[in-house]
Amino acid sequence: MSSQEQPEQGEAKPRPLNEPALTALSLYPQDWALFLDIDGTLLDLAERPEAIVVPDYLPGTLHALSRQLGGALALVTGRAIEFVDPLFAPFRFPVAGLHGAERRDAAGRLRRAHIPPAFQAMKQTIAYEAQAWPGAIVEDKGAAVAVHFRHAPAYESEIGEAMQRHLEEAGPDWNLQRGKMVLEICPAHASKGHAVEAFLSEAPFEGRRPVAIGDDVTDETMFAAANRLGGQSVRIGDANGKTLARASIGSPARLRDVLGTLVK
Ligand SMILES: O=P(O)(O)OC[C@H]1O[C@H](O[C@H]2O[C@H](CO)[C@@H](O)[C@H](O)[C@H]2O)[C@H](O)[C@@H](O)[C@@H]1O
Ligand SMILES: [Mg+2]
Repeated sequence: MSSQEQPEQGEAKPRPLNEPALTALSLYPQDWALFLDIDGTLLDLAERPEAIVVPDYLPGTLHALSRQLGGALALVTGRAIEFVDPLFAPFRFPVAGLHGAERRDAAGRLRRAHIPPAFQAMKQTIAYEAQAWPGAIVEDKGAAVAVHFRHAPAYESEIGEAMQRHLEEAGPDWNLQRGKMVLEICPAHASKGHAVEAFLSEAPFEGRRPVAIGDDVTDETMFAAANRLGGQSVRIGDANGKTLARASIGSPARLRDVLGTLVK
């Protein structure tokens, strides 16, 4: 996120969403596009990356909403695309993965991120180093690697120092991304905001106003894009005012309820 996009210290908290504000998605579906983060937004956070639970009804709700929006619904996530598809089977939505570093558009065209040999080697080194951080989980996402410290909080600074060192060795093509109890190295060229803009340059998203919904720092660039493009930005949970989102919803469960009410 550029310094221009950073929320000001002490900026007013996003107002609790007047949920009818999202009813535009239902009333004027031809005018809007919906961009949804996954972890902590559509789905409740879980203790481990693979322990997330997708409620049975959710893929069907998203499919119905997508049809209502003429297909202008995309998932924008830090997960790898191949992890996302089985979650929402039998449906396959347009999706940006690895915080925007890879993307599958509405026509099914896939743009992958390159994985240089040196990055493969770095992932192996991180997996080896993680043996010294009991409880830490290394998540290999292809062109990104995450170290989760939810169960190893005492090692947060040690993990941070190691990841910073690897980042410096990897060079300017890579970025250190902080999330909820996680640090990850991912391609620097991409952001969720760029992914939203890329979708909006193509059918069926083109010409629509974006609604971006997320819960974490990585979602701030898509909030900035949505705000700039005349849309709506919604943060899930409490960000203590440190967000560009203009509205908030209390929890993923509440968001799922709201999405259900939008289906005609
Ligand atoms: O952009 P998102 O769709 O929100 O993905 C962000 C990261 O989500 C996952 O990690 C987070 O969720 C886990 C499961 O609930 C949780 O255990 C972990 O503490 C969270 O950081 C995922 O594992 C990462 O790869 C994503 O980047
Ligand atoms: Mg999230």
